[in-house]
Amino acid sequence: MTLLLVVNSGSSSVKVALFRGDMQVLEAQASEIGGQSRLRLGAQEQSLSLPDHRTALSALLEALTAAGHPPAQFGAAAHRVVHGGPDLTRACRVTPAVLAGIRACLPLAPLHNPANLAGIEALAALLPDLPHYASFDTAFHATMPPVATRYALPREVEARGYRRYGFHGLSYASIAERLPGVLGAMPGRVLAYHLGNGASACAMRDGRSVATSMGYSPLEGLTMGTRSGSIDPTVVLRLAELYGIAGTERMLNREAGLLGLGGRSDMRALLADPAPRARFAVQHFINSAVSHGGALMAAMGGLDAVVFTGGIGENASPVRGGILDGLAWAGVRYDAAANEGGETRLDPTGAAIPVLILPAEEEAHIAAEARALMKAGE
Ligand SMILES: Nc1ncnc2c1ncn2[C@@H]1O[C@H](COP(=O)(O)OP(=O)(O)O)[C@@H](O)[C@H]1O
Ligand SMILES: CC(=O)OP(=O)(O)O
Ligand SMILES: [Mg+2]
Repeated sequence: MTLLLVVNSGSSSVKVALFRGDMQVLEAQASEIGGQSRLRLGAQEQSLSLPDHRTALSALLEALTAAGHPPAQFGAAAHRVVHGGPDLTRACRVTPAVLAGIRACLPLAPLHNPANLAGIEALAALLPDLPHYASFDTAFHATMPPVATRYALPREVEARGYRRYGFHGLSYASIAERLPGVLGAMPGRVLAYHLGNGASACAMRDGRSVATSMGYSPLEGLTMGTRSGSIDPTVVLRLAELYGIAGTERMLNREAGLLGLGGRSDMRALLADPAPRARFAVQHFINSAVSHGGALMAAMGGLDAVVFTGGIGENASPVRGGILDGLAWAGVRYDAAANEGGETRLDPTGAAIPVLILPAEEEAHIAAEARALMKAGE
């Protein structure tokens, strides 16, 4: 049986995984692309220069080849595409029309869609006959009601596509699928945090997205690695006068967030940095996660479970602890040792609200979506 290659390009990372049926055979990851980049294959990790996503994907394909899985073994490729716009709301086979749709969303997700498109094009050049499938970060949020998707802007503006879409949907969908297995039933009102280089939170009611912190692009919402998160639009207008549109876009997406506040975009590095500005950046991140969490709880009318995922959500215990302390008013309790140890359940015995860490499984979710499409003959 041939292998399905899954490619997940995030803003700072590229993760690839090979699946045979629903079994993951191998996974590899390039992280901190453009910075102190590293490549990990299974348990082996090495530092090497990866200036951009294209170089990272080539290095990952070489690593898979060295591990005995050259591209000739691939029967199909499935890609994470961050922005699907108003029309691409379900996973699909990549056709010229789909590529055009992804291209139309390039300016909406400038840190992501260019890398997603480059990944599809690079593989298509290498293996011209390979079928490609795309899974969209925006798709899970297609269930949000209009009150969560519309900005308070004139109607004709929304018709042009200026509305809230929401992101990290592949991660949230995979959490919604796993929660009943972990907790015995699907909790009614779930506050899920996907905290990686990009960070967001999602309010899920009965396993469906009803509100989320990211909007038109993955720039809205929480303080992030290099993104400002929500900001008064007047500041954006003044910045555009000072730095131009392109300069402002670059600043808000690539030079802001933890990097702008603390001098480093990487949470692991910030937590190890005793400088006051590093402490402040971490606290800013925590405060933004708490305040967006509060707004999302209000949107759901309460809270029945909290879930953390993503590189920070899974690994940065001081950040998780800070967020959970900030949610104590909502009745959230956690066990400090379980948090420190990164256990699956953080709520102490007898607590009313389960608090969980679930590893991000975007690749497995993308693979399952592609398999379903292949089975349906697409
Ligand atoms: N052990 C760790 N402790 C603290 N932060 C960590 C740890 N491991 C990863 N992180 C942080 O997770 C973030 C990257 O998350 P990830 O989900 O992999 O990124 P992406 O958004 O590019 O997919 C970085 O800020 C990184 O420092
Ligand atoms: C949508 C988004 O921000 O993705 P990532 O966290 O992978 O950069
Ligand atoms: Mg990611």
